[in-house]
Amino acid sequence: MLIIEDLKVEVGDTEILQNVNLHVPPGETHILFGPNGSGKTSLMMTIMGFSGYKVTGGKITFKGEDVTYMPIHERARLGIGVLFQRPPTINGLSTRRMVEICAGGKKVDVDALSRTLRFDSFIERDVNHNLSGGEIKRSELLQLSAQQPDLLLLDEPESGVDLESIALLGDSINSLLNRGIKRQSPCHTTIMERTPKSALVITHTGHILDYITADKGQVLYKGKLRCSRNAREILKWIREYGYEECVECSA
Ligand SMILES: Nc1ncnc2c1ncn2[C@@H]1O[C@H](COP(=O)(O)OP(=O)(O)OP(=O)(O)O)[C@@H](O)[C@H]1O
Repeated sequence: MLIIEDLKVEVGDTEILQNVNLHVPPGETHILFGPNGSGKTSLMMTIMGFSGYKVTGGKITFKGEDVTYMPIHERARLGIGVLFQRPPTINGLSTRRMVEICAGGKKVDVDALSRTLRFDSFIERDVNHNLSGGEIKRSELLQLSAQQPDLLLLDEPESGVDLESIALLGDSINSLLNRGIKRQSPCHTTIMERTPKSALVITHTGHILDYITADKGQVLYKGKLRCSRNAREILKWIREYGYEECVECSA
């Protein structure tokens, strides 16, 4: 699904990511850990194609296509979606309209979706205008639910969210990852076919791991991917010994 090879990225004149190699196969969810400033958000912004993140080496392949220099809207159309850590307010654009735009011409029941995410009382507000941290995350997930991307990039989905609402976000992420498609089999029985969706999730607290199934964890440290193993093991290690020890162990 997503293959990153020897990726080098600069922001301004500073090299933020160095020789990053990452493979997220179809249907897998990978967790990205790392201390503040290690480059996690920069990696996601680069995968999505935001300006200001200059690729100076390497390659990003998504669903077999080289997307390294592809514009954002084409990556979105190809099936990459992002939940931002700190999304901007967009004055003059209602969340309802934004959700419709995210659906890209597909028919969506915006009211039903927003009720599911307890966002119905905010749906006419401008995007992220006067919303709490938790409400912003629900707005982001609402947009992703309309977009239905094949690869979800989730930047700290649980940050600023109370424990009860994390369960709601977890349910929503799970339903995004496991959406089934109804197909007719040759003998006319309706069967559910799973589309292999993937995710890359940044978390500091690890709370989201109580709600989603992670296939692998990775540690990004000073712009380099260091460790790759079971996400819960990594989290336990970081909590007990800190990032430096974790990175040394993997060296
Ligand atoms: N637009 C920018 N201009 C200048 N420096 C930037 C820019 N974006 C990121 N950086 C720098 O790049 C480094 C990596 O930042 P990034 O936001 O990717 O880290 P992070 O691992 O996501 O951190 P956090 O866990 O605190 O969110 C930091 O030192 C940051 O100051």
